[in-house]
Amino acid sequence: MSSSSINVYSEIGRLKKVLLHRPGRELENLMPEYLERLLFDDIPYLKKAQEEHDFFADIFRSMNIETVYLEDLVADSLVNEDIKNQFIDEYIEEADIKERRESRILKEFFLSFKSNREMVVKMMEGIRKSEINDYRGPRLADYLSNQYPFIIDPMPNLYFTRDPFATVGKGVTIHKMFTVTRNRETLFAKYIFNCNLKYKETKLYYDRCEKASLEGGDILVLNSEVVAVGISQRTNPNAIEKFASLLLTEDTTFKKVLAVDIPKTRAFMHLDTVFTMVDYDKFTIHPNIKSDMNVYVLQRDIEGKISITEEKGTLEDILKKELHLDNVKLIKCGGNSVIDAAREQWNDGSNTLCIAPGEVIVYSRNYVTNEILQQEGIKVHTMPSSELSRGRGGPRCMSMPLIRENL
Ligand SMILES: NC(=[NH2+])NCCC[C@H](N)C(=O)O
Repeated sequence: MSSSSINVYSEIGRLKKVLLHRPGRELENLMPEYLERLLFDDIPYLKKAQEEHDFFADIFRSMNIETVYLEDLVADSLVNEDIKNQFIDEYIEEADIKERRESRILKEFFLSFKSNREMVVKMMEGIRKSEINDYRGPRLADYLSNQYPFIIDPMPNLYFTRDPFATVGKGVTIHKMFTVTRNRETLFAKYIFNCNLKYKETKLYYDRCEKASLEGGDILVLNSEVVAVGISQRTNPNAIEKFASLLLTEDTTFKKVLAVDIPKTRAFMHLDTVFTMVDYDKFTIHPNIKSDMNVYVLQRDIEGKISITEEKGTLEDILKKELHLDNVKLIKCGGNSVIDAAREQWNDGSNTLCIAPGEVIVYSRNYVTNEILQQEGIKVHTMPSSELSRGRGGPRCMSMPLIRENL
């Protein structure tokens, strides 16, 4: 069954099935005091964010691309009472609930939901102190408990389904995330890929129990032999080596991992914030990145060990060589203006989602970049983005391809 559940051998092959998360009340649990820790720069207006997200989902549907939603996949993964119990226990523990009394109250609370789906949605939203009566116990510490308004923090970044796990070939990487807040999200992936009848046979090329962080925004499947991974603020070189050693085996078509060194700052967060593939030989790029990209090639040597070589040359030359292309076009986000580039980059102008060779979904607000894409012959579908963009992620970050047609 697994053979048809996941199939992703490129960034550009016609998309057939995609995983989304429609932002929910977790966004209404954002407060200015805690934005930085929760990786947001502002508080999106939920109603509008949902409308924008529905517009995004409608583009897929209008093109016969099947959409599945994270909460449904997770709910379907809780196939028996034991698994459901274990899932709730792990969720509570990872939400940093230490006291036995509190865990017990929370467990009862979660078990009281009518459906698994409603329970999972609540887990995503977080729990306010005002939502559970008698949560405060008789102990001195409970009287002194601080003003912090949540029992369990919200998970506002869930609508960026690109990051907590990633599909590569017929397998997946489940991630150890760079931040505590996002690490909680990967529990959902654990249950999908361990327990969901449709996905539980999927091969794993990385797991959440690893120490070194790896995030999906850094992983780009360039073709059926080459995967690029950003060495970024979020993804550690040791993680890339481990991933390469699990991926580059005779059981897969993959031969090389290109580790691409990008600046370690929030504006450059992931490789897909500065570089995406939009056609066989066309890529978007943040203009500031070109000169400082060091690329290292990981592959098996004749003895079967992973060897590492530094690639010399411009990014164009490296891509031509590694992808066997005669020409490579790098399309600059924001064109030649430093101001437009910086502004549109900040709003994920380079973060395009390719749904077929030469066809992308982009945020309408990045009109300078979008026009350039069109001039380069790319078919552009725009979506509204006033609210969604406040989470600092674009169409690629908001989607996880499950099935793409092979090229
Ligand atoms: N693949 C991406 N570029 N994802 C963007 C994620 C944005 C999210 N607020 C974070 O900081 O994690």
